[in-house]
Amino acid sequence: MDLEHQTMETFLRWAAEIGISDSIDSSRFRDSCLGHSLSVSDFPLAGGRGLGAVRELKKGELVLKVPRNALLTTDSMVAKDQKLSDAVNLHGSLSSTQILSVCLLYEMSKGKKSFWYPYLVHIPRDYDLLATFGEFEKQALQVEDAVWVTEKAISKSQSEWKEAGMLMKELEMKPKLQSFQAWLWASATISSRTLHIPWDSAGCLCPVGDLFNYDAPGDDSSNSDGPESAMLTASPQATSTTNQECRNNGEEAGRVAETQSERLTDGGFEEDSNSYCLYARRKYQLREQVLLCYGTYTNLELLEHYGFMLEENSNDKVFIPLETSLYSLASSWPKDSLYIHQDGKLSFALVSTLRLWLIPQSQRDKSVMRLVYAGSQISVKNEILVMNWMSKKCGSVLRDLPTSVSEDTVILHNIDKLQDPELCLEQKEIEAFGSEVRSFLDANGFSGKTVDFSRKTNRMISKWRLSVQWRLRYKRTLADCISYCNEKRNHLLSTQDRIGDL
Ligand SMILES: C[S@@+](CC[C@H](N)C(=O)[O-])C[C@H]1O[C@@H](n2cnc3c(N)ncnc32)[C@H](O)[C@@H]1O
Repeated sequence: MDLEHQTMETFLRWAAEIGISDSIDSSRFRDSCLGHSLSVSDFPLAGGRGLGAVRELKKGELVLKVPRNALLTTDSMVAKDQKLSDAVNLHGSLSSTQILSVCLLYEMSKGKKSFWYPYLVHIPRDYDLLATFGEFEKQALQVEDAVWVTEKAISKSQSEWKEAGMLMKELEMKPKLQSFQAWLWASATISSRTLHIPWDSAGCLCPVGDLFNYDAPGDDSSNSDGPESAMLTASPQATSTTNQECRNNGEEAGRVAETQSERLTDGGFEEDSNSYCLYARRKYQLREQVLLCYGTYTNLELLEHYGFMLEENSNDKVFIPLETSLYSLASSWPKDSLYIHQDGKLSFALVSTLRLWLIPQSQRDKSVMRLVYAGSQISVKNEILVMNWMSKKCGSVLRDLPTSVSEDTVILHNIDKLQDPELCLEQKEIEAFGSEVRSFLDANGFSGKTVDFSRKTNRMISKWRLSVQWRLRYKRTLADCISYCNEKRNHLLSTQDRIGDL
């Protein structure tokens, strides 16, 4: 048995001892907290390490219960350590997330002496969140908005780290744990692994509960097995599944309503049992991966907060730069509602604004405005203009980006070859991959040298891959938008001709 496997067994035994269980009757299982409903498995194509069903699970079934004393929160860490408590109390100006990051690093510094040691050793050592991207990976995103979001994430991490510096110093933590690298690790752990709790906006780290991988909210009705309302009454205190959902304040009302119903299906902290309770959000077959909905995220948001993205993400939104006069005309809709869906269709607000923008001002009377706000076409002529304009716009955005869809597809393929340990490529072969690969080698000091595939290099390659994957998905959406608009325009032209023939 390898070391990883052994420590995982120790972790699951420790979890059972402190009352974590995937069974209603937790006293029955002493050797592991799992085995009745779930088991830890590897899902290489959907999040890596995760939790699989060990039997058929019904929608709404309780699959994991984690008592409050097992949760890693600022309160629970501070309660076990007077020095930490005294120091934290002197830094009320720090945000709750900054405090939780310091507490987590402080807890790490205790090593085996920490109550949560069996859990802490299983937290990943590396993350791919945008804040951890280097200059090369950031530029590889290509799209200005995405580069800007990455810059913002990096500078936010830096300033939060500097602000927390004094507290870490007072706690006399080892220099390594006070470093920016350690801070990035702690804040990425919190961003990607915490669950929402009602008493601390920073959330909690939930041993075993943080092994669930992500499923985007969607239509699960096909897998429905039992009334959803049963869930709503079973967990009345379940206000939110993950802490990250709280970031989505101010989103469209429909989206919030949708997310709320998802939250209630997944679970939350329940006062009655003083535990975090997680429920199957749909029916699962034996060995299927059991997933949790962390919230409604675009691919860029998933990258920013979790360090991964989904090829198929019905919540993805593609933003393109639009004319200033269009934005001012769209004042009744927020700027972030003007986007393209992943399948290439225009958002309601975008198509409505374009309809209005492309009609002469003198014709924008009450009846036209009524049609626009109802989401209806103003006229065939106007609709053809909208589709033509959008198709041309997407075409020009695509042309202005440094690489095309087909070039990115090749680059992605080459990165996969680079990452394949079986291939053992020679330097010359690697350089033949193309200019972006050569730039990557240059940027990382490998030009002319043998590439050493150390952990650090592999991490950089993974982040670079994510950037290419993200921009490729972005470009594919624009290409789909062009097809959608052209098709719609051609259809309208043909109906116009037919009307003309009559
Ligand atoms: C709460 S953890 C889930 C467990 C995690 N796989 C582990 O090994 O600890 C969240 C992280 O898992 C990964 N992840 C979750 N869902 C994923 C998915 N659908 N595709 C790819 N990665 C995913 C991401 O790295 C994310 O930051």
